[in-house]
Amino acid sequence: MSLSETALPFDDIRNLVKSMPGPDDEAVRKVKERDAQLTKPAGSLGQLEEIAEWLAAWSGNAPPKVTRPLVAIFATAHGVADEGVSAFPSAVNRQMVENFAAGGAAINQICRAYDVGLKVFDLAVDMPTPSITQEDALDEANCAATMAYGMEALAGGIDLICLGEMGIGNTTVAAAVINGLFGGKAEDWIGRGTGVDDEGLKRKRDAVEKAVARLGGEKDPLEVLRKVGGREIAAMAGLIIAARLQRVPVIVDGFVTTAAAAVVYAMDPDGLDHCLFAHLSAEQAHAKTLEHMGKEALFDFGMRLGEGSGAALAAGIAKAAAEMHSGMATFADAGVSEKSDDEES
Ligand SMILES: O=C(O)c1ccc[n+]([C@@H]2O[C@H](COP(=O)([O-])O)[C@@H](O)[C@H]2O)c1
Ligand SMILES: Cc1cc2nc[nH]c2cc1C
Repeated sequence: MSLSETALPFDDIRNLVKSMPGPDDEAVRKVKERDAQLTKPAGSLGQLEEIAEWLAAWSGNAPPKVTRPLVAIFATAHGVADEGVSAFPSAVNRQMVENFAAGGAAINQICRAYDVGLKVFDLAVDMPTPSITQEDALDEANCAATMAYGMEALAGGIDLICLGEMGIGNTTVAAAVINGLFGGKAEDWIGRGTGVDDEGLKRKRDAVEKAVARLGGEKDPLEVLRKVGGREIAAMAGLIIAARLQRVPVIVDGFVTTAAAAVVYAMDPDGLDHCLFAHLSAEQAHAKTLEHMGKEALFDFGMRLGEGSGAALAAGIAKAAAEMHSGMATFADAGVSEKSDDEES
């Protein structure tokens, strides 16, 4: 998937979004048919049955399989982080990239526990984008190129992709993107991120207000993304689009990854049908963002870590859902008695 040299980069991305396929209805039909024969009372696996159908719908595989799941962590730095909007300094970005490589982060342990792959993409982690309160984060060519770079995470036969990110200050950037796309007030979309105090929260509100004011009412999703977003959000938005085109189901993590999803949603309200929202982040604005898009998270563990941690937990659930659907015996195979006739309604 290369960007053509003649068209404007954003036009290429708009064309990709227009060509995104719908679900594979035949695969879903096959999954429902097989599910009805498995050795369990009908409906007894609840939402896990829906997850098996969702995997089939967006991969085209019936029975669905999850053999090469991957957590892609996009790490970058934000100029706005120097404006007192995070509880941590930007130096943590590089330090955490090293921690991921050494296997010492939370995400490493979840990926090991569930046998999920992990790749970290360094998006100029030592070169922050300009502060969104002062300047556009990216120009069009850079934003489109970063989106294209995000698409590369699917290389190598990945069959389930989990979004992850690392970027001090990015809950402020995510809030600005969502505020730019969905409107409302800055304070509707901010939260405590890594744990800012009340003063820090006020600085976040001011930063988001300034950034959104700079948009001057611009509503085009890609323009909002490049002006008040950041590299990880751009890369993840590109990845969501590429995954749909390449028939790879996507698991979204928390608030920051949801900001990338919101960009795609604003381009096409059906554009997130291949995405599962893993968990409800403790970041205050996540619930409101999901509600705005009509999405519901699978679980709420009070997590607010990022780095794809909630998405990786959900990948474990998705793997189990696929294994149950494909590996369980049917009533006929196992010689288990089916529901008695006199119980049928
Ligand atoms: O995505 C979330 O739900 C989330 C909520 C709170 C914090 N984070 C992570 O914490 C960092 C951003 O927090 P902050 O306070 O620096 O804006 C970044 O590295 C994210 O991965 C992520
Ligand atoms: C230590 C630390 C780990 C993280 N992982 C994702 N975001 C993070 C932010 C901090 C501060």
